[in-house]
Amino acid sequence: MADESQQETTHFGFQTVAKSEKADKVADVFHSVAAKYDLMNDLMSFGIHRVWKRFTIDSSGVRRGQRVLDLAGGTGDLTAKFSRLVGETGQVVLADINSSMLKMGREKLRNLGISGNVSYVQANAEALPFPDNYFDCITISFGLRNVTEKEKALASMFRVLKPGGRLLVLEFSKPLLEPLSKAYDAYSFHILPRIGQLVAKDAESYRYLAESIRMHPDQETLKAMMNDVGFENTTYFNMTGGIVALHRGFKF
Ligand SMILES: C[S@@+](CC[C@H](N)C(=O)[O-])C[C@H]1O[C@@H](n2cnc3c(N)ncnc32)[C@H](O)[C@@H]1O
Repeated sequence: MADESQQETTHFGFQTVAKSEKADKVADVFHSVAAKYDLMNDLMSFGIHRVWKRFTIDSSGVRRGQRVLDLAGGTGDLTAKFSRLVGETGQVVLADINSSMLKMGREKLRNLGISGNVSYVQANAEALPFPDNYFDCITISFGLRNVTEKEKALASMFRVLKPGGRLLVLEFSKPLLEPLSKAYDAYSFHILPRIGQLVAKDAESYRYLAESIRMHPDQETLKAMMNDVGFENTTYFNMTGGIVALHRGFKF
């Protein structure tokens, strides 16, 4: 008989936690940082996250009239750009598990005058509440790292993509050069939590950010995970020396 005390575990940053606990811990992080999320992104990345996101949009091949899912879309940076690309005849769904992040996203996009072709859905990437073969393109930007069952989430994305559709995963990855890796470690573990404390009054969440990046699969591992659930022609593009990578795979 299975020993019920031996629960399945996973990583929450460098901590080992029961799988059933991770989503709540991630939720606490994003409820805490939601109000300062955009400001912190600009500060922490020196604005470079805008370039990574621009490259993602340019690699998406999204055209007028298409249906796009911005999964773990948070405060909606990608949704805003896709909304303009797909036009009035297209549709963008911003889906996120976290009500605070969704609220910030909805308010920001409304203030930018973006409405009409955007809808907001609270959903877990592991069990997407959409029909099979529904979206032309799915993006998940800096979101997959936080998901407990990444394979389950990738399979769920595969299911809701149309044949011919593509998934783009923008995520922190493994720096290519050792000196860059050392400088990056020093920055992430010593400076980031201090900026988090000063600006968002929350060092812990930014410590989690640094730790979760180190625990995330590297470029080749993530590519293999995408292929395992059925994606084809999977490639990745390193940016900023591999600090970030954009993976793209197709459903045929
Ligand atoms: C770092 S933010 C990224 C937001 C936005 N995509 C961006 O690039 O700025 C990560 C987002 O993933 C969401 N998230 C975490 N786990 C999730 C899950 N299982 N399903 C859907 N969204 C999730 C969080 O709520 C948060 O809004």
